[in-house]
Amino acid sequence: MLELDGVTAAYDSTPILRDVDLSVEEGEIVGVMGKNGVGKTTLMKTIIGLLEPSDGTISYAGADVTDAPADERARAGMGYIPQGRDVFPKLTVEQNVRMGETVNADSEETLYDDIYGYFPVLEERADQQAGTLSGGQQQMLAIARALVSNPDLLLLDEPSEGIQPSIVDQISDDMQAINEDLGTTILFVEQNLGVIREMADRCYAMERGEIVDEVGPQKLTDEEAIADFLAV
Ligand SMILES: Nc1ncnc2c1ncn2[C@@H]1O[C@H](COP(=O)(O)OP(=O)(O)OP(=O)(O)O)[C@@H](O)[C@H]1O
Repeated sequence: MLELDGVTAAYDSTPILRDVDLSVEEGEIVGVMGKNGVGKTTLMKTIIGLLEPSDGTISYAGADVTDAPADERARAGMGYIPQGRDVFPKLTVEQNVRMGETVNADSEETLYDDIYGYFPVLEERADQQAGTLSGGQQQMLAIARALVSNPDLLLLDEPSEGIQPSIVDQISDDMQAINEDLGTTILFVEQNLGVIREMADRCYAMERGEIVDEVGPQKLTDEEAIADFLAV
């Protein structure tokens, strides 16, 4: 479904991603783990089209999207949940979710009624300003806003950041349920070992902008094998 081949990307002249090869099959949940500053967010931004690679190609659903703008990728079924959530704080929860419906205007199907099944707390707080929600609830709202347009691929940037552990577990479970029920493919970046283990079918390890290892399900349970890649 998604394939990066030799992707290199830079901010101005500072190279961040170096020759990244990565692939995600339809229906998978794939993680990318790495410590602070290794380039995880830059990878997400490059895949969604907010940063142009200086080299390499990105294919999505069989098409070369390397030069496609972000809005075109969104309409083609990529959903993005940025680090820090970026909900609209003065808008209500419902208005935030409705914003997501407009992203994939080509899709006739919206999941507005379904998302509250995953996140009932958002229905209870539909009329509340998003800025008054807890961090965990804002993360759920950001997921709901991306999910409502029924994306085929969800890109999720550090879902556990700044969220209390019990809610992190709940969000991991929700992402797995979404993957199973809706068939949504998920690529996420994380440095929280628990989330990686809980969610990922398999995982890439990133260091200094490079993919340095690929870790299958068995090795994911071997703490020593993956501790080097994480800030633990
Ligand atoms: N807009 C920018 N302009 C210049 N350099 C940037 C920009 N954004 C990030 N960087 C640099 O790129 C490198 C990778 O940052 P990135 O945010 O992708 O890492 P990360 O792995 O997501 O880290 P974190 O876990 O802290 O979010 C860092 O050295 C960072 O300082």
